[in-house]
Amino acid sequence: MFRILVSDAISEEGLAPLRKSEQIEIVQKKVTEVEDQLHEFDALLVRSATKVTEELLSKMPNLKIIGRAGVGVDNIDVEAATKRGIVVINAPNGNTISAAEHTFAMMAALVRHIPQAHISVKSREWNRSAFVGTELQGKHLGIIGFGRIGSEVAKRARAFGMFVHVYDPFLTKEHAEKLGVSIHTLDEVLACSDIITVHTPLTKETKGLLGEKNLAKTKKGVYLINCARGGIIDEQALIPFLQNGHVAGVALDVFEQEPPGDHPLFAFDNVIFTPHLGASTVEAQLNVATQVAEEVLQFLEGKPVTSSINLPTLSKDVYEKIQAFYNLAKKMGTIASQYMNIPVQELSVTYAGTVADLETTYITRSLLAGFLRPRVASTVNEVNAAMIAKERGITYGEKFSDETYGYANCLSLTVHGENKTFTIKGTHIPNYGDRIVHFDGFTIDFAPEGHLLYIQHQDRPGMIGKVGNILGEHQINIATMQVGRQQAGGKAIMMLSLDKPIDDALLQKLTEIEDIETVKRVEV
Ligand SMILES: NC(=O)c1ccc[n+]([C@@H]2O[C@H](COP(=O)([O-])OP(=O)(O)OC[C@H]3O[C@@H](n4cnc5c(N)ncnc54)[C@H](O)[C@@H]3O)[C@@H](O)[C@H]2O)c1
Ligand SMILES: O=C(O)[C@H](O)COP(=O)(O)O
Repeated sequence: MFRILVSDAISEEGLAPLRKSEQIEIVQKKVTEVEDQLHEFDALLVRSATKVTEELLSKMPNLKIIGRAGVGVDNIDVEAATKRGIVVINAPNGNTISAAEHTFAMMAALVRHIPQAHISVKSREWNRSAFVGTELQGKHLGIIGFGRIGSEVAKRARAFGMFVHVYDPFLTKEHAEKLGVSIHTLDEVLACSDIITVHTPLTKETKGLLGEKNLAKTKKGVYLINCARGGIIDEQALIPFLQNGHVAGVALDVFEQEPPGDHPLFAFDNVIFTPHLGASTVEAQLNVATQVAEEVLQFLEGKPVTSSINLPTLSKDVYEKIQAFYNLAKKMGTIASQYMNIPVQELSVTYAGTVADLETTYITRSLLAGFLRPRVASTVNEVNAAMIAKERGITYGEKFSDETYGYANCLSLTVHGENKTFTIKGTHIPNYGDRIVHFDGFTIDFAPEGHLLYIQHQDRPGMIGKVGNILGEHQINIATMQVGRQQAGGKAIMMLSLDKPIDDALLQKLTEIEDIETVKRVEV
C-alpha cells in the first residue's frame, strides 16, 4: 500500500488515475496538518504553495517521488531530493497555453487600464477621459525567455500586429528562425521595447534580471509584465521608476513573497495584480494533475517516469525497449559490487549489439545504482547514483563495441579496484531471460538471480561432490549449478544458486575444503 500526500489544491478529476488503484491511499491535507504522519508518505503532490525544503524532506524518510502539478520547481529543493534518491517530476507543458493567455490578458488590461476602469465604474464614476489607453498593434514587444510560454506569447502578439523581439541566451539562431523571431541582446530588447514580458525560470542568473541597472536601459514609458516568477523583476527597484514615470505600468501575477502581504507597489494605480493565476484554468489544472498523477502511478508500479527533473527523460517506447537491459545492468552491478568487496575507483560499461543502439544513459545509471546499493546505507537509485559515486570517488564511463561474443547483445562491466580488476559480461535473451556469460576470466552461463554462491578452486575430481555434501549436511538445497574452467587441471569455478542463503560459519567451512581458493556469497 502506498500513501500519497496531496498538499496543494490539485484538480480532483486529474487525480482519478491514482484513485482507481487499490494500492494507493490519497491524503489531501496541508503539510502542517499531518506533521505526525509525514514519515509514512511514499509520494508528495504539490503546486507552488508547498515549500519542499530539506527540513521537510528529512521528516519524510519514506518519500520516493515528488510530483509538481505545474512547471516551476523553485519551491522544491531538488538538490536535497536528489541526494535522498527522491525522483522529482513536473508537468512541463500542461499549463503553457493558460500562462500565455494570462500574460496576454494582463497585457491588454495594462495598456487599456481595465482593472482601474472597472473599480471606477463600480464606484459609480463615469470617467472616460481618465482611462485612455494605447493600442497593441504596431508596438514592440520584448520577450525575455523564449521557451514554451514565451513562444506562445509571441504567436499571439504577432496576431495582434505587434513586432516581437526576443532575448534568450540558450536559443539557437536556427530554432529562433523556425519560430519566426530574431534574437537580440538583452540590451537591445530593453532599449527597443514598448512592453517587456519575462518568461524565464527563477534562477541565480534571472533573479533581479530587471533590476535598477537594466530598468534604466528601458524606453521611457515602458510597460512591464511578470507572469513567470516573483523576483525576476526586482519589486523594490521598480518604485523610483514608477514614481518618476519612466515605467508606465506594471502587471504582476507573481511575487517575491507569496502571498505578498502589504506590498509597497499597492500604492501605485498603474500597477495591476493577480494572485498567481497564470495556470489557474480548468483546462490547465486538469492537464497538469493528470500528467503528474499518471507519472506517479507509473513510478509506484515500478516503471521509470518519462518526465523527470532529476533523471534522464524516457518515453514509454524507449522504456519498453530498455527495460530488460535496465534490469540486467542492475543485477550485474549488484553482483560485481559484492564480488569485488574492496574499494574501487572506476567502472567501465561496454555496450555491444542491439543494446548499443538504445538509450544507454539510463541503463548505466541502473548499473551504477545496483553497484552502489550493497555499499551504502542510504537509499541509492538511478536518481542519486551518479552523485553518490562522485562523493565516493568512483568514476564511470560508457563504451560501445561490435564484439558480442556470439550473442545478439552483450553488456560488459569492468571494475577497477586497488590491485584487482574484475570483468563480468551478461546478455538478455528474449523469452528466456538474463544470463551471465563471462565471470572474472571464466566463460560460464548462469542466471543472475537469488542466493548465489561463487567458488573458485583447482580443477580436481570430486570437488563438486565435496561442496554438495557440506551443503546437504546443512540442509541447503542447490537449485542450479554451473561450472567453468580455464584449462583441465587448472583454475575452475562453480556458480551455485541455492534455495536459501548460507551463513558465515558455513562459508568458512567451504573455504577450508582442500583446493578451494575462494568462496563468495552473492545476493541478487
Ligand atoms: N504564472 C503562472 O502561473 C505560471 C504558469 C506556468 C509557468 N510559469 C513560469 O513561467 C516560466 C517559464 O515557463 P516555460 O514553461 O515557458 O519554461 P521553459 O523552460 O519552456 O522556458 C524558459 C526559457 O527561459 C530561458 N532562459 C533561461 N535562463 C535565461 C536567462 N538568464 N535569460 C533569458 N532567458 C533564459 C530558457 O532558455 C528557456 O527557453 C517558469 O518560471 C514557470 O514557472 C508561471
Ligand atoms: O510554474 C507553474 O506551473 C505556475 O507558476 C503555476 O503554479 P501553481 O501550480 O501554483 O498555480
